[in-house]
Amino acid sequence: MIFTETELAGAYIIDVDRMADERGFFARSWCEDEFAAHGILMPPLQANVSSNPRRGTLRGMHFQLPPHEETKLVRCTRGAIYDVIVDLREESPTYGQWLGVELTADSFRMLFVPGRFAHGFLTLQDNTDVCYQVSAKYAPGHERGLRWNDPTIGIQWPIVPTLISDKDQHHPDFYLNVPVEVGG
Ligand SMILES: Cc1cn([C@H]2C[C@H](O)[C@@H](COP(=O)(O)OP(=O)(O)O[C@H]3O[C@@H](C)C(=O)[C@@H](O)[C@H]3O)O2)c(=O)[nH]c1=O
Repeated sequence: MIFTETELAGAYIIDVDRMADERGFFARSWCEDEFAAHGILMPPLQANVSSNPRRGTLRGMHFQLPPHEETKLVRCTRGAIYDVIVDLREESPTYGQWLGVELTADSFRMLFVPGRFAHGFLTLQDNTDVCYQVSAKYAPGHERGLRWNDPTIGIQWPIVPTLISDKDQHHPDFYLNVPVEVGG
């Protein structure tokens, strides 16, 4: 795998290293040792699939409070998304900053999301599927959200979102949401 660290430290764009032949190619999409070599030690505990019939569907921005914070390894397996993360680590020099990456099924590109980041995506095509593995169990009482259009964060979405859950429309303002408390 080819790891490219982003301007948000600990978040990586990961491309597969293709071993091609007449059949196509083989590549690893996750490897404990390669991730450990980049200081990523949290193994996946859950894998999720998200199917989105409509272009313009936005899911996010989600995170779980410590000690249930999750790392995520995100790939688009059909269609295309604009995948976005926000650094919620108060001690980080990039606290409150966001990053967006286009992930498409054709590119096989992935985004690694560290713990204590909010994550969300916007579908750029109809019939878009997203698969992601997660390092912590779903902990509903520790779920929190950051509003997709929070003016303090100022995420620039490439197209206008047209389908968002009621929950995701009503996340509190960033300054009310953080600092991230430590949950039990
Ligand atoms: C995330 C999750 C949801 N659910 C349930 C709760 C609810 O009934 C239904 C749909 O949940 P949501 O509306 O939260 O689904 P969704 O908006 O797709 O949530 C996901 O969004 C992306 C951006 C992420 O990063 C994920 O971690 C996750 O938060 O599925 C589980 O049972 N297990 C899970 O792990």
